[in-house]
Parts: sequence; C-alpha cells; structure tokens
Amino acid sequence: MNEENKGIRVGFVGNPNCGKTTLFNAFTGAKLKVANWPGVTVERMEGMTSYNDCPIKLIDTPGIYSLSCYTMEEKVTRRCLEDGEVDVIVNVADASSLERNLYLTLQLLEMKKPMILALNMMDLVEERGIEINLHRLSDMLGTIPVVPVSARNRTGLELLLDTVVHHYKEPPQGVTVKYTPRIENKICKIKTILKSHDNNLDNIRWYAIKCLEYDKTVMNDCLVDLSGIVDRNYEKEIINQKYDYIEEIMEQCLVKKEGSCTLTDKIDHYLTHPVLGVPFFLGIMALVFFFTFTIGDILKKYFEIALDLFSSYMQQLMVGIGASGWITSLVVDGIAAGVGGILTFLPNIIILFLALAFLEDSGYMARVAYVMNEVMGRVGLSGKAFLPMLLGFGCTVPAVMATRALSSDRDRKRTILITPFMSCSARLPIYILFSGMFFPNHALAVAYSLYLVGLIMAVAIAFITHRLAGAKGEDTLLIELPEYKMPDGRTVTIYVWDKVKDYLSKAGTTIFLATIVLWFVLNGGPNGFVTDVSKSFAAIIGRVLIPILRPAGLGDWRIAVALISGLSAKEVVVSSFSVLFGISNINSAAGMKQLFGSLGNFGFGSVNAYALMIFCLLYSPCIAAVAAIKKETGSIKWTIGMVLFQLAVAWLAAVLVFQMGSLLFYTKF
Ligand SMILES: Nc1nc2c(ncn2[C@@H]2O[C@H](COP(=O)(O)OP(=O)(O)OP(=O)(O)O)[C@@H](O)[C@H]2O)c(=O)[nH]1
Ligand SMILES: [Mg+2]
Repeated sequence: MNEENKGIRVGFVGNPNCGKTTLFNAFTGAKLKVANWPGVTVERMEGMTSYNDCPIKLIDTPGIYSLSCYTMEEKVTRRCLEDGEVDVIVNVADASSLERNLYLTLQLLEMKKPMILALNMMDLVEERGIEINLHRLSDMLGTIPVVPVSARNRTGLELLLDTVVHHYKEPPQGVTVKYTPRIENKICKIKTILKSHDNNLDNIRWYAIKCLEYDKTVMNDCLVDLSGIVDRNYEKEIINQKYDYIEEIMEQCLVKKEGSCTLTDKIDHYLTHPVLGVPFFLGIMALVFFFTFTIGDILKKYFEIALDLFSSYMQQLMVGIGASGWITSLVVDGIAAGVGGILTFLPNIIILFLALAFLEDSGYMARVAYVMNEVMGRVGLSGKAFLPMLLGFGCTVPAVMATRALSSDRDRKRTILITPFMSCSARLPIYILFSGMFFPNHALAVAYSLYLVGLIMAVAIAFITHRLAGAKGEDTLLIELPEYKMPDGRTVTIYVWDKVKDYLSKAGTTIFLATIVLWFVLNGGPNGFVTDVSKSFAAIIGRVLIPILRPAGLGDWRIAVALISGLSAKEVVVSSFSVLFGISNINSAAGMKQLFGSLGNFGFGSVNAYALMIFCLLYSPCIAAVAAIKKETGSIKWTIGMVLFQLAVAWLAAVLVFQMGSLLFYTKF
C-alpha cells in the first residue's frame, strides 16, 4: 500500500476495447468515455473507491496490445507501469476473445509485479456457452488470481476488490513462458551482467527479455555493453514462443469452444464490403441527419413555446421591478434572445448525439475506419486517422485528442489540421437556420451537402499536404474490428447527457458572455449609447471587414460581426443574428421569417446563405478547439498557422461558391 496516498494503487491495464473504462466507471461512478472501438481512452485517469474501509486508488489506462509501444497513448500506459505508479496490476481481458488478450498478459507477467487477471465480458462468454477453466488458467499464469467479471452487468465487482485487497502484494510465481534453450541461455547471461551492474533490479528477467527484443526504452536505459550476447533482434522468436504457450493454455483451459460469430460476419459482409462500404457509410450518415432534422423539428416546437413564455415573463418582470429601458433590452433582446434562441436547437443536438452514441457503441465506427482505409491511404494517412475525423462530427476537442492513437507525429499533425473541417455539432444550428430559411424544400439535402463538403475538403487537404511533403503514404491499418454489440443504455445515456451538459454550460458561459458583449458593442459607440446601430462599435468593427467579405457575398457589417463572434463558439453565429437583428425567437417560423425579410432587404439570397454556411463550416474552429490543438501539438506557431490556413480556405471556398452561384443564379449583393 502506498503510505503517502493511503490507498492501494490499482492499474487497469489491458488490450484496447476490453472494458477497462467501463470497469473504472462502475467502481468510481465516473462518466469517462466508453465506446465499442479500440483506442477510446488516450490518457491515464484516476479515481477512488474503497473496500471494507480500505481506500483503493484506481488508474484507468489507454489500451495496449503489448508492452512494445509505438503511439503516444501506449507510452502513457507503459510509463505508468515502469514508474512504479501502481501497487498491483489488474489485467483486464476480454474473456470472449481470450486468446488475443493473453499475449499482453504474458508480457505483463514478465514484469513480476503483483497482478490479478480480471476476465471481463463474462456475460458474453456465458451467452455463447463458452466455459473457461479458471483454476487451470491461474495455474498456467504463475498462479495469479483470476476473477470473472462483467463490467457492463456489474457482476463480480465485489470479488475483484476483495481479491485486490488480499493479493496486492503477491507477484506471479515462477517463470511462466520458458523459451528455447538458446534464448534462455542468453537471458541468463544478460541477467548475470545486469545483476552485477545493478543489484536492486527486481524484475531483471523482464529487462533481459526486453534487451533481446531491442526494446528502445530499455536499451537506452541499459548502460552495459551487451553486444556480445544480443547479436541481433530476437523479438520474432520471443513473440512466436509466447503464442505457442497461449495455444497450450487455450487447449487446456477452454472447455467449450465458441462457435463462429456469424452475426458480426454477416453484417460485415455488407458494411465492410470493398465497393458498398463507402456508400453504406454515406447512407448511414444521411440517416443520422434525417433523424436529427425531422425528430428534432418535432420536439423543437415545445422548446419554442417555453422560450416565448420565458421572454414575455422576463419582459413583464423587468417592467414590474421598474428596470430601466436599457437593462430590459439587455435581458430580453440580448440574453433571452441570444442564449434562449440557442437552447431551442437542443432537441436536434440530442438526436445527433444519440445517433453518434449508437454508432460508436455498436462497433460501427471501427468499420468506417476500415472501409475508408483505402481512400485515406491515397492521401497518405491510415484509416485510423478517420476515427478522430468521425468524432469531429460531435466536437473537435475530443477528436483532436483522439489523434494520439496515430503513431507518427507527422500524421497526427496532418489529421489535426483536417479534423476541424468535419462539421461539429455546434455548426448544426447554423445549418438548420439558414437551410430552413433559404432552402425550405431542400433543407435536409443542403445541410447534408455541407457535411459532405467538409469531408471532401478534409480529404482534399490531406491529399495536397501529402503531395507537397512528397512523403510515402502510410498504408497499413492496424485496427481491430470489434464484434457488434447492442449499445449499452448506460453508456449512451452518459454520452448524450455529457454532451447536453456541455451544450447547456456553453449556453450559460461562452454564449451568455458573447451575447452580453455583443449587446454592448451594438448599443454603444464612441460617444456613448447609440440609438442608430449603424453608429455602434459593432458596425465600426464590422465595416472594416466588408471589403474582404464582399467577394464571398457576405459584405455586410452585421454578418462580419456574427462571424467574428462565432470564433468564441460556432453557435454564437446564430445567437449573434438574434441580437443583431433584434429577433426574440430565431428558430421559430416567425423568427425565421423576420430574419429572412431583414436579410432580403439588402439582397442577401440563397447563394449568399450557402456561401455563409460554407464559410462557417470551414473557418477557424472555436477557441476551445484551438486551445486543444495548441495543447496537442505543443506549438503556438503551428496553431496560429493552422488558424490562418483555415480562414484562408474558408474565404476561398466561400468566394468560389458565391461567384459561381451568382453566375448561375444571378444573385446580386
Ligand atoms: N457485453 C459486455 N460489453 C462490455 C463489457 N464491458 C465493456 N463492454 C463494452 O465494451 C466496449 C469497450 O468498452 P471500454 O470500457 O470503452 O473499453 P476500454 O478497454 O476502456 O477501451 P480503450 O479505452 O479503447 O482501451 C463498450 O462498447 C462497452 O460497452 C462487459 O462486461 N460485457
Ligand atoms: Mg478506455
């Protein structure tokens, strides 16, 4: 037990997608992200629980297939183990794919740290009629305790904690995998040399094996010359011999073998089909947006009624307490209109996230990475880069963090560069509003086209940067396709609730503040309060940008101001239109009609609207995303360069759309 922290430090370590985070959430009550694809967790997280008054500190780690680390998040896990941050390893293994999971188990055993094997997903094992001889398994794995659990159904959790409390000091017994005499001989010689150099090494066999595998970290730390013994890399032999032992374990411990998983295979026959895979993906995304729009619209009505009631209540309240005209205007025309207007989009946001949660927890997302592998290969990225891009449909911040799963820094940066082009949920209100106003009969198709433009733009930019760099394409896809699962109600609820909370807190903070600031710059000018908004600070600032925005059909100071405000959060573009045009419920039919009329008065038509949506799709992501990008790339220069690049791309695309659209449809502005 760690005296300083007064608790047993337990590290959940295991293959990606084996249920470590589900287990961590079940013990700690945390709401960390869980999904059915490998590589969800990218940083180590801590939480507390207790058993019989004994405090236990749990550490959730990113999934790893082996202790030979390549990606950023794999290194996090290994560092956590090597730096003595855990007293006991709970090796979480997916019992329904035991064979694959045992490779890491054998590696961990060699570290000689106290260890418990938690066989997770026992619900699936039972459902499929698989039987595992737990006693034999424990015997063959250095007699470490083996505990069957189901993180999803929350069974076996007490037993696991009980085992932790009673066995956290017991390292594995003996040597689990005995290699061929030649390798054992070399291990023995290396051990002797290492021991003579540093007598305190407690897991000396592990170091010796890692030296034979040419492990970079151990070789760098190893200050003795082993060139006489480690004459070449023995990694292949060591891996093969571990797999031979796994075969032996499976033969002895798996009493009843699993029948082949026909459902996953049958579904994958279509969804990962070489030709049909991509159309299926585009079809599924179209379905997601269909639901987002249609069901969202049905629910929207109730939010509108609530907002109307709230606005008139606030108006009455302000009059009732004798508030001055400007405070009433700030509260009713500023805060209620801006923030309240944004809240009426909540139903659409909820449906979008419900659909994304369903796709993530069913296991479909990994398939998309798989089917997109070829397309991504042509632009010099692996299909794995497509996963963060898909997460970008929800929010750019976690999407940027998810790029940690990519092995090379160059690929990470290129993926970070293109991820903001994927339409995040914050852009949805802009699309709903403008496509609803200017393309009432084709709103869904127009909004969908923007998602496609974002996707195409991302791939095109990846292609151009690939060509410019002249680098060789990464064509290997190391992604495991998990079995399809019925999405878990708890996981989906946590996911959606988390996003709704984010949206509400954004409405209460960023959007709230942006609305107040906007109200002030709109009602104040160099000579104090103004009655004519065209003399306000906002108009002065906005006018500076008119010459730049005019070729894109966006040459009005109010549009310029809305776009600047949108840098704080993309929804603010919509709330800004509410405040700038004095519309109390912008998402209602009456609100849309009023805005449509006001915009129409200065010749803003459907081509302008599409150019505006294109600009909003492509221009610099919000402040939160820019901060995440700075953190992930560690370079302020690179981040500023990216923002400028995205502004330039957005401007060029909007100009192109407007000029070509005007030629075709004769729009004047
Ligand atoms: N049927 C079943 N599914 C489970 C169980 N535990 C987790 N899952 C599902 O397995 C998937 C992966 O779960 P996570 O907790 O995200 O896995 P992880 O090990 O943290 O994955 P990474 O963070 O990618 O390493 C999710 O879809 C979970 O709902 C279980 O006991 N039974
Ligand atoms: Mg996880």
